[in-house]
Amino acid sequence: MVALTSLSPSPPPSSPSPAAPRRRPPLPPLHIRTPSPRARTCRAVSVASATPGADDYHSIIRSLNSRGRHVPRKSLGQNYMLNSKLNEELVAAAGVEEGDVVLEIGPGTGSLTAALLEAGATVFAVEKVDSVALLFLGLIVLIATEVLIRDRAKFF
Ligand SMILES: C[S@@+](CC[C@H](N)C(=O)[O-])C[C@H]1O[C@@H](n2cnc3c(N)ncnc32)[C@H](O)[C@@H]1O
Repeated sequence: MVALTSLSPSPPPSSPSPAAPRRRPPLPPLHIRTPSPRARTCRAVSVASATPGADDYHSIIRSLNSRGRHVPRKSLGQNYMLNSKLNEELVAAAGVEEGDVVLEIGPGTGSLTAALLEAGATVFAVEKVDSVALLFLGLIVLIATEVLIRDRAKFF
C-alpha cells in the first residue's frame, strides 16, 4: 500500500544539483469545502467540484488537460463520466447510504467518488495511473484514510 502523503510531491530542493532526480512540481492549492452536516461522518472531504453543475463537462475536460496532458488510454478503460447527474443515479441505484464504506477501483477524475461522498460514504479509492491519481487528488482530499493503493493487481 502507498501512503497518500507519499504521493504528494516534496518541496523542490533549494539548490538542485545537476545529477539530482527530477521532482514533480508541487500541486496547486486545494480549495476545501466545509463538509455539510450530512457528510460529517465522511473520512474524506469533497471539494468544490463535488457540486453538480451545468459546467461539469468543461471542468472535467479542463482538469484532464491540465495535469500532464493526460491522454485517456482505452486499454485501461479510461472513459470519464462528464455528467454528474448520472453518478448520483449510480450511487442511488447501488443503494449507497450514509456510513457505508466503499472501495472504488479506478476513481479516474473522482466524479463518482464525489457523488459517493455526498451520499455520506467513506471511500477508499484505488487508482493505478499516477497522472490520473494526481488529477483525482486535485478533486478529493482523503484525510483520515490517507491511503491510495495504486495498483489493484498488487492489492489483491
Ligand atoms: C472508467 S475510468 C474511471 C471513471 C470515473 N468514474 C470517472 O468518471 O472519472 C477507469 C479508471 O480505472 C483506472 N484503472 C485501470 N486499471 C486499474 C487497476 N489495475 N487498478 C486501479 N485502477 C485502474 C484507470 O486509470 C481509470 O482512471
